[in-house]
Amino acid sequence: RSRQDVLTCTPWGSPIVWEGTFDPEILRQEYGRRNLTIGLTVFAVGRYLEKYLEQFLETAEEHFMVGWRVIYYVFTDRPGAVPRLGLAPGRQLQTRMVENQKRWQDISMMRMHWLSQALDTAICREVQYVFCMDVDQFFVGAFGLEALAESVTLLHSYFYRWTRSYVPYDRNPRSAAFLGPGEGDFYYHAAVFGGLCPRVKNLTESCFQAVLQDKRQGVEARWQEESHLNKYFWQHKPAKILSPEYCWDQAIRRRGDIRVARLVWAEKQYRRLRQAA
Ligand SMILES: CC(=O)N[C@H]1[C@@H](OP(=O)(O)OP(=O)(O)OC[C@H]2O[C@@H](n3ccc(=O)[nH]c3=O)[C@H](O)[C@@H]2O)O[C@H](CO)[C@H](O)[C@@H]1O
Ligand SMILES: [Mn+2]
Repeated sequence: RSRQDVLTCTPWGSPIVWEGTFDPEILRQEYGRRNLTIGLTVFAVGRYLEKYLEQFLETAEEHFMVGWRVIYYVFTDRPGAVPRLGLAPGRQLQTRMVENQKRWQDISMMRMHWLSQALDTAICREVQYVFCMDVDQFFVGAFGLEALAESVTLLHSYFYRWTRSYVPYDRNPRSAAFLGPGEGDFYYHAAVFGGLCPRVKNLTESCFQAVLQDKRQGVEARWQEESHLNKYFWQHKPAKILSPEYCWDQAIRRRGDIRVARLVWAEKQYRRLRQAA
């Protein structure tokens, strides 16, 4: 089964996953023999916890890797406030304490550091594949095995049809995230990435080192860790790319190529929720 109306393969041979390009039943049989556990990390720091976490987790129970063993890793500054949900058999939730930061940009970027530390120790012992997601979104459709690969990234719903020279890569030569003319492949959205644990460990560690290098230079990348992720995946080609079905903004007018939405953006309330910048 294939699609003629969208790009389904990158120039370096990695699949781009759209509805109609995979068969869930065949995947179920393929992975059925393996002893698979999948991790899902999410950060809910400060006011993001009350606003978004419950809906994210509740809808993940309905749509994320249903029927498989899943461990949610919730990183938060207030573990006691994490909602207690009834989870399906084989699924569990762990909380990890992290410190709130003064600037929202630092919360966003520090995720790379906290992830690389956590992956090093517990997470890599417990799961084979891990997805790392923003919390300000929720599931509305199946997000399953078709998303698994050694390294996975996501096309940004706003920019997937844009000419590469116009996408918002970091253009400051002093930033480690800098991409010059002709560089970069697609514009990836940092709200969802994943893969095999050691690969994700490498990605988060590299991105955090790049953040630190920028701090020493006194600069900040245009879209914080997302800029660094775009640079990383330009240098280390992803093994699989998820179409914008996997993180769609329903505020965008209907598009013929988006046949299903699986994960969608929640309402943003930057002024109410974010720390002063
Ligand atoms: C469309 C858009 O504007 N995208 C950018 C914006 O994404 P977003 O606007 O989606 O960023 P965001 O506010 O969702 O922050 C990223 C994530 O960090 C966590 N979080 C953040 C702040 C906070 O107080 N508490 C907390 O828990 C939470 O998991 C959240 O989902 O900003 C990011 C900041 O790096 C990236 O640059 C994105 O490209
Ligand atoms: Mn977000």
